[in-house]
Amino acid sequence: MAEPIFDRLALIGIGLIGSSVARIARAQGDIARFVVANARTEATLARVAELGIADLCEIDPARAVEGADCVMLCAPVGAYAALAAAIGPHLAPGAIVTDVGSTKQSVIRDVGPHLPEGVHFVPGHPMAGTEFSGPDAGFVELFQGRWCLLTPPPGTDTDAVARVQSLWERCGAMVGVMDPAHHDRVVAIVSHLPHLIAFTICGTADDLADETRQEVLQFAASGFRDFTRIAASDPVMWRDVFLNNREALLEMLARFTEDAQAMARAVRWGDAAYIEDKVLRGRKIRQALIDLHQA
Ligand SMILES: NC(=O)c1ccc[n+]([C@@H]2O[C@H](COP(=O)([O-])OP(=O)(O)OC[C@H]3O[C@@H](n4cnc5c(N)ncnc54)[C@H](O)[C@@H]3O)[C@@H](O)[C@H]2O)c1
Ligand SMILES: O=C(O)C(=O)C[C@]1(C(=O)O)C=C[C@@H](O)C=C1
Repeated sequence: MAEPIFDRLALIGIGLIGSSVARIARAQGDIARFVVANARTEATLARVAELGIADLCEIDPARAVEGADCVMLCAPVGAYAALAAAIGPHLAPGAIVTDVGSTKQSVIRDVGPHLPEGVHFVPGHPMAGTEFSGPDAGFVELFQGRWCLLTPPPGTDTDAVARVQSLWERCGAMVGVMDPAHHDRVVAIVSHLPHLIAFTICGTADDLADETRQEVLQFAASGFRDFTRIAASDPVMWRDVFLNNREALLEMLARFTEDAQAMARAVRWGDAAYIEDKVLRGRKIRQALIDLHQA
């Protein structure tokens, strides 16, 4: 077995993502010698203890990070500023602070100012997840073959970036380095807008309840069901994502709305070629994605 990358890894927040990292660290032994789990409630920590996926459960984030050479923030991004303020003074000199948040400019804005001199900051975002949350939702295969995007601020210590990269590679992920503003625009279109559309379409269907509720539930085949899977995601996580990637999300939504209006126009005026062309384009994109993941 390879030497563990870190001595002591503190996971601040231990839901789907944090508990997946904890499970992998436990199963493989090559990520950290000792794993500390922190969560907001005693109930979550009691469950983590029952699952046996951390060496120590600590309710106070400031105590959880003491002596850790790697601290990974795994809470909803709206909680980051307060968490960073709480842990900042307790971080060990030379420690690496990283995270898994779905937005990156807001994380750099909210966390960066609280980190003392000599602590390295390597923001990250694993592009993997499910609609489930909490410590029971994690699993060791979650990051296999998926991307993890790192957005280190200019001048970040290269050894710190390399160690975070190794952590994700040992979790089975492929690692890419990206500018945080670019990251936020990319995820706005491939992740945040699809979620916004899923929440909205389920809400619209629900608003039509009197006419259709029975039919929605009874006859929903995989088209609508696929939207409901995404729409079942955690409300706090997604509230925070939308509010912390506001500009990029609104930009992508505006572009989408324009394209949807063009489609509406084609439907209204019977522009069959336009409709067929757009459906064909969707099919090609789906095929390209399948080919990419099989390559
Ligand atoms: N779910 C996904 O698909 C996914 C994928 C990639 C990245 N992310 C990002 O990972 C992070 C965690 O997401 P998750 O899906 O693991 O969420 P989750 O709801 O499963 O777990 C969140 C954890 O954070 C803790 N927490 C919640 N509010 C807190 C607060 N105010 N202060 C301290 N701790 C708090 C909870 O106790 C829990 O342990 C989020 O920032 C999210 O944007 C999620
Ligand atoms: O697969 C899902 O259910 C997800 O929502 C995962 C997903 C995504 O949109 O792809 C969600 C948010 C993340 O920040 C990264 C991944």
